[in-house]
Amino acid sequence: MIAKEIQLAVNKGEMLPLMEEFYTIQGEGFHTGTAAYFIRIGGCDVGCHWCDVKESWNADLHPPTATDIIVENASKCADTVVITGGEPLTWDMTLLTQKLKTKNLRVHIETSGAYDVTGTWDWFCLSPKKTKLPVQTAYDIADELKVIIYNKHDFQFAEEQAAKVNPNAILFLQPEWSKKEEMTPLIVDYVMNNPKWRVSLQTHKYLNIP
Ligand SMILES: C[S@@+](CC[C@H](N)C(=O)[O-])C[C@H]1O[C@@H](n2cnc3c(N)ncnc32)[C@H](O)[C@@H]1O
Ligand SMILES: Nc1nc2[nH]cc(C(=O)O)c2c(=O)[nH]1
Ligand code: SF4
Ligand SMILES: [Mg+2]
Repeated sequence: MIAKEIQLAVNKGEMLPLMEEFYTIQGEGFHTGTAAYFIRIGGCDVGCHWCDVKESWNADLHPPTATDIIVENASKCADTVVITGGEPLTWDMTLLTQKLKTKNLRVHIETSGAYDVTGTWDWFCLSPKKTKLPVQTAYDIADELKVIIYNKHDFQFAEEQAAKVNPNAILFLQPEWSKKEEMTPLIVDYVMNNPKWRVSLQTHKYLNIP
């Protein structure tokens, strides 16, 4: 395909800049401990200074890949797929999620919610960022709210986000990895004092798995 055709296909979500795909255990949030096939789509301009996948940010570094191929790979090993990135909602997720559903896969997303919601989701994990706040739809459909705690001011941000999310969303506080020694004890105390929240840890990093 010539560059212009590829660009058109990416715009339509027929191709997506695929960074990596791997079968692992969901390490974070509500589905922690469950097997899932992760699809990491490149491209993000939210700019979190502590982001643990900065290599994902530049979409041009990740090969545009046909959604059919992504779906084919995913359907071989898992019954749940997690779409992450990068920021997956940078792109039109309609076709990818439709095709995954035709394979009877459960389709989850990890997103900052900063862009318009496309695609249909069995589980929507919203992790809001101060630099680009979520769109209203993301608050409305979130199944879980996962706020990253980098410093003690982030508890205030977490409460502001909890006030905006729909009342059925399950609320998680997750320590930023490089600050976990300092922040985890604060999160533990906070959750005991404010039991509407739960603790989420990046358990895959403790397990040394992807
Ligand atoms: C890398 S992001 C990709 C998906 C999407 N861009 C987002 O931020 O939700 C996946 C998850 O990892 C979290 N995360 C990223 N860097 C982290 C870090 N250093 N410590 C803890 N969680 C982190 C994000 O908040 C998000 O919940
Ligand atoms: N095991 C594992 N669980 C995860 N949950 C969310 C992740 C992500 O980067 O989106 C992630 C990840 O990268 N690995
Ligand atoms: S929104 Fe997600 S991928 Fe983008 S910089 Fe923040 S944590 Fe990283
Ligand atoms: Mg990760």
